[in-house]
Amino acid sequence: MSSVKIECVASEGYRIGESPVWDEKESALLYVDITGRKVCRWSSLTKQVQTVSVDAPVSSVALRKSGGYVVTLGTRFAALKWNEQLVTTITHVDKDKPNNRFNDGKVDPAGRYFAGTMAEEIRPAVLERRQGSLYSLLSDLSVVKHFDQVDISNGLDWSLDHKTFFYIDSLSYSVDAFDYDLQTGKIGNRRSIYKLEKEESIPDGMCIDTEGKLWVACYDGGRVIRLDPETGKRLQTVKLPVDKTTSCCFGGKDYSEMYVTSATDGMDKEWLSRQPQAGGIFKITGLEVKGVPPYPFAG
Ligand SMILES: O=C(O)[C@H](O)[C@@H](O)[C@H](O)[C@H](O)CO
Ligand SMILES: [Zn+2]
Repeated sequence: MSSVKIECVASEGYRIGESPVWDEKESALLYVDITGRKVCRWSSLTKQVQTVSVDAPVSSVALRKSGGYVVTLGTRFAALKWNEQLVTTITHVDKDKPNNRFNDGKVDPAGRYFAGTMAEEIRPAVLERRQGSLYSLLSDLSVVKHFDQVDISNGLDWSLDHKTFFYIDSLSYSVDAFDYDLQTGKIGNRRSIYKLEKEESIPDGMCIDTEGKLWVACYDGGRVIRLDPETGKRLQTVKLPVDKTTSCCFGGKDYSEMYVTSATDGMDKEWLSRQPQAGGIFKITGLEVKGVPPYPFAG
């Protein structure tokens, strides 16, 4: 008998909590508050949150092989030294699009940092369309552009055999797959593997489990869903006590716990009073499936 348990581990009421990443060395969960302009680290040992404030929307964070972290900040890839609270720019993208910012990002199994952009939102899910692109930052700190015409670049992960790249452009309401060449970091042959149902609302962040199934956080859907990318079927739904679930990752002991971020931007007083844990970070146990450790950026 599975007994799924959900616990709010940090109830700071983040504006847009996003990009959860397990930092095994620190036994901690890294994540960002995009519009709150913060990079946060929740220690599973002390249950305390440390925060580094930054000068622009920060949309994703990744581990780095050479130490410290890498973040996507505004339209920049930047290095973050945690103890020094020091942020240094690595490189810029979308220089011709002053209204753009990065959104979700994740490192591929070979250490390339993939992240996409979008126009700044007027309000949640309302923005100038087709302004975004998907990029990757390579270990030599050069940038590759994979495609453009993206609305809201979001969840991404790779299949267990590294031959497929999964990707979400939120306003397509679809989870897509591409063929992936790990040697070259090139993608191709895009197709949809799952279309969201109405009550699932908007697909946002995503991660893969050790059975090769995808977990997608549903923004305004208040849930994470587990998908079989082979059959295109939904296997499981786990509902959370907040509507604006934004992203998910596995972490904790043996990557057996799932962490889910959430947002408050776009909620009015009445909505917030009904969901006092909105903007919190949630830990789900009892899923009886494990996750894949995050890959560090190779540069
Ligand atoms: O969390 C993100 O990825 C975006 O930055 C958010 O703004 C939401 O996804 C978006 O509003 C939902 O469509
Ligand atoms: Zn997102």
